[in-house]
Amino acid sequence: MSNDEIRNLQNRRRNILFLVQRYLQDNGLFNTATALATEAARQLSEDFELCDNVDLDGIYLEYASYYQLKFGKYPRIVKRARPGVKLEVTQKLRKKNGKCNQAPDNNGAGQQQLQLATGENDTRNPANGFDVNDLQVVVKKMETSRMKMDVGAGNQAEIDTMEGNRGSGHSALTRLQEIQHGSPNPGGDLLLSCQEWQNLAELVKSTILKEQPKLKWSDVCGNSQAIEIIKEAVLTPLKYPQLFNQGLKPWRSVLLHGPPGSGKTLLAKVLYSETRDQVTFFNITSSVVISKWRGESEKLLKILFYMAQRHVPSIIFFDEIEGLTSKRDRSTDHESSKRFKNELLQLMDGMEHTPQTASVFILASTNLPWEIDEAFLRRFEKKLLVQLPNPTERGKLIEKLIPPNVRVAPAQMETLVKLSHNFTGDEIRLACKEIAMQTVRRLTKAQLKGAEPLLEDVPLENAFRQIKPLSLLLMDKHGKWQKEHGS
Ligand SMILES: Nc1ncnc2c1ncn2[C@@H]1O[C@H](COP(=O)(O)OP(=O)(O)OP(=O)(O)O)[C@@H](O)[C@H]1O
Repeated sequence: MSNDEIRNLQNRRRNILFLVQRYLQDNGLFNTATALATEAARQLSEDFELCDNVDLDGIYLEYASYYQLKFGKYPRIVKRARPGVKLEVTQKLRKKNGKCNQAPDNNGAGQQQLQLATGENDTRNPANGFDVNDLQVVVKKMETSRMKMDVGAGNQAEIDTMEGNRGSGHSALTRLQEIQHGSPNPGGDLLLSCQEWQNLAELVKSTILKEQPKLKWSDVCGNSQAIEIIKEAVLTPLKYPQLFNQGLKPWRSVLLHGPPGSGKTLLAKVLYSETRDQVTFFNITSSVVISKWRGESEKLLKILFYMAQRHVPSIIFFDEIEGLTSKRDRSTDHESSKRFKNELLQLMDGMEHTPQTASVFILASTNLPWEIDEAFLRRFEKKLLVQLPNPTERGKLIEKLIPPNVRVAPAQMETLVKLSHNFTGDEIRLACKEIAMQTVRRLTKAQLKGAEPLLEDVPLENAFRQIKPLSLLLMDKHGKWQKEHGS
């Protein structure tokens, strides 16, 4: 072995020990962590500490998702011990400690129970300050988790027995399967086998839209290009999967940009409404994924992408994505923000490996595309400017939004269309709402007086004149950005 190889090996050992020590601490196995620190004092030197952005759970999850992507199944990490192996391990441990005695266990399973004794009731080994009760706890925990992982092979009954759940039919794992699928999952799921991940999975699950809006593509005024691309990404693969059988992949990710109120969220809502029977829709805002807890935001992201893959075909909608993907700055970016962004980049890259037809589609919206880091921009296959409505589209929207009992003469409509030049869809909605409110006021007044309401002279034009379109300057900026970066 060369010196370099020896150094690499030593580094690897040291790193693994640090990871294990942190894992033990994070899981409340403090005595065992201390014992490890004592026993491996040379490797776990106090001059070093584990970096913030890494932990055993994360590594495990990453390995499992990599394996799943590569081989289409999760890795098998532990297997049922062969008869006698457990005894062998016990004897080795006993030999090493030199102070063990053996007693048959009393649970009727006929297995050897590890029992170390340094005195009548004293289980502490004075040689290394190691509380053997901890070891027993660890062994028991390992047994439980081994059996949990084997559940895919049909060992649910055994787990129920171990957890004292027989008859309840509701183990932690079953619960998790329900979280993910709404019904038991015969494949089991070892990735989410600890409570922490389950809690995060619950949070991610709460972002799945369940409402039943009745929006249609025709409710979106204009923006036919954006609609076409979104349909191509989500609906075409569902309708014509054969088109994507020979290596052609549908659009994976689209970024919508435009001034506030131009209809970006509306497009996402319509997409949800038009596909909700076939597709799972994760509605993500920064407040959901940004967590003040160390490392939790990245874990949430992992779970989000993981669950999106489990629910394919699925859509992840990132509203106001600039809040999550702002330009990276080595000097000012907080460590956790760097980690978060790197994680998101990696997860977006990982989507490339999913199968062609049943895939995860990412839709994102932003008012401030120029604030998004280039690395993220590159990962969006399509960057589309959500346009302001043209005169014909404005006319249609006004007609749709003005209360039906208000009559608008053709000449008046022409004036309203002119007045709404440079309005966003939302500004047109606001002007029409003003008209609707005035109508309501007149109707209630007339009712109080017992007179006929006078709706002919509702000041339609005033309602439009009151609105000062905010998008004028912004639209210019978006237009320029689209020319430089759009696709
Ligand atoms: N193109 C449009 N067609 C029909 N209605 C529209 C359109 N654009 C906007 N609206 C109306 O304006 C409302 C607000 O629009 P929406 O929330 O989609 O804008 P946005 O671009 O997502 O804004 P923000 O960036 O501030 O979130 C919509 O619910 C809809 O009533």
